[in-house]
Amino acid sequence: MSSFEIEGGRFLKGELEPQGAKNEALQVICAVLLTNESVTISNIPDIIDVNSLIDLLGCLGVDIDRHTRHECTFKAENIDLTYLQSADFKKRASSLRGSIMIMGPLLARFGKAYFPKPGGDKIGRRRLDTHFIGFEKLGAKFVFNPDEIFYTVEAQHLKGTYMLLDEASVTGTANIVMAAVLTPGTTTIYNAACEPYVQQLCRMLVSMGAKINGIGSNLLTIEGVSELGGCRHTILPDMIEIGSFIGLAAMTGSEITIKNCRVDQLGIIPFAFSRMGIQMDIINDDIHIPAQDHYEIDSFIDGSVMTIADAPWPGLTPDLLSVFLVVATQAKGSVLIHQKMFESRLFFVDKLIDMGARIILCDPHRASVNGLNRETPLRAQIMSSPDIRAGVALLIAAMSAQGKSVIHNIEQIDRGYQNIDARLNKIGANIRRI
Ligand SMILES: CC(=O)N[C@H]1[C@@H](OP(=O)(O)OP(=O)(O)OC[C@H]2O[C@@H](n3ccc(=O)[nH]c3=O)[C@H](O)[C@@H]2O)O[C@H](CO)[C@@H](O)[C@@H]1O
Ligand SMILES: C=C(OP(=O)(O)O)C(=O)O
Repeated sequence: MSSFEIEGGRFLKGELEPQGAKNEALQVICAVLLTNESVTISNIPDIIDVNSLIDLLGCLGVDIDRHTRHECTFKAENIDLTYLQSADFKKRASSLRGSIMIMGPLLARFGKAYFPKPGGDKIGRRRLDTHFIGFEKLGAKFVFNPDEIFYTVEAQHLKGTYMLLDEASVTGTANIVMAAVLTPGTTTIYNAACEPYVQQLCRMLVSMGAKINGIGSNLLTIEGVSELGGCRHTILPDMIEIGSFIGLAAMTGSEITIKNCRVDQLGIIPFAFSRMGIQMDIINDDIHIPAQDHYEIDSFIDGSVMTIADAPWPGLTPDLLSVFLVVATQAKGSVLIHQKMFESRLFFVDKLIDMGARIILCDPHRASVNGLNRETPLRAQIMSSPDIRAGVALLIAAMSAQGKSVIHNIEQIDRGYQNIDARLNKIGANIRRI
């Protein structure tokens, strides 16, 4: 287990280039299984989860040519389906969540797919019903082995159909779309998730020859085709990393320019930060956050306390709420952070309370924050990262605090943030990996 030692209270100044989006990478890399032709993907983030998925595909027989850490050509010509029954597969696949999305492509192309309980953040119940109900609607037989927690889907023939998803699941939608593109007939998916990750996946599939209408909406119509070809695809900048950097700049009173953000793809994220009182200038495609002594949380028009809550896209992504929460601790004013989707993602506030933040955890989903308006800095602490986004929120808190903090279990942060210590040290941070 590695740790970060952070000397807080430093002013950062400079430019940060966001990495490619983790959650898009996991989708589009799984999609290479849909064709026996070459697929080249660029702007791949060099992070634990993505590297684990690439290694998993290699074990499955995909030919992988990693030209650089950020660009890779995949050729899924000789897939070894027997590997899916091996202990090694179970170990690798259960180390991350995104690998669940190999199921849709395998089902569509080979008529069968297997999967153990997926990994990922321990942030509350993370059900997979949407994925499997979708596969069943397409005609697959689903078997669950509760002793081993092992999922099987098999089908002689799939057939396009109408389905209304029970929830707009991001990875569920991606999995069903990937199965449907090679399924004969028309598949209509209503209540589909439409996060930029899903939109990007759909655009990539279209460039491989898939027929998909409604991209960007919650109603996708897919005409199955008999085969898909190769393509080149570039992953968008990671909107969660961009949001984390905005929060970091505000919390540490630093001046940071985040380069090449694809602002047109950030949805409501910049507006949500501006409601926290954070000043930002969008210059071409860069976001400049000037040094600001204070930021004051807006209230609603009727004067009532601001709520920042998550919702399926185009609502605010749940993956940024931990960052909003930490940013609120040094703002002027009050905010209710309402994490609707996950029930165990706010418990890390105990650590912020130990640091001197004024937070009341009302229940597992809601935290009320009274900002300190920088009158008292947070105190340095020794803590441990419970999940990827809480981890980065604690890193931001430690960078703003007086003194030396230590964060243990930083593998959680490395899961989704590429070389974060070196990149932040370059603009003035003092983070040591120990
Ligand atoms: C690898 C990957 O891409 N992971 C992301 C993906 O996870 P993942 O695809 O696993 O998450 P889902 O979209 O399936 O669901 C997330 C949670 O939200 C709940 N839910 C979902 C939709 C809805 O309309 N109502 C509702 O309550 C679900 O019950 C679940 O608890 O999407 C999540 C939601 O954006 C993100 O936090 C994860 O970072
Ligand atoms: C919850 C997240 O990731 P995962 O779904 O991979 O656990 C996240 O990226 O915030």
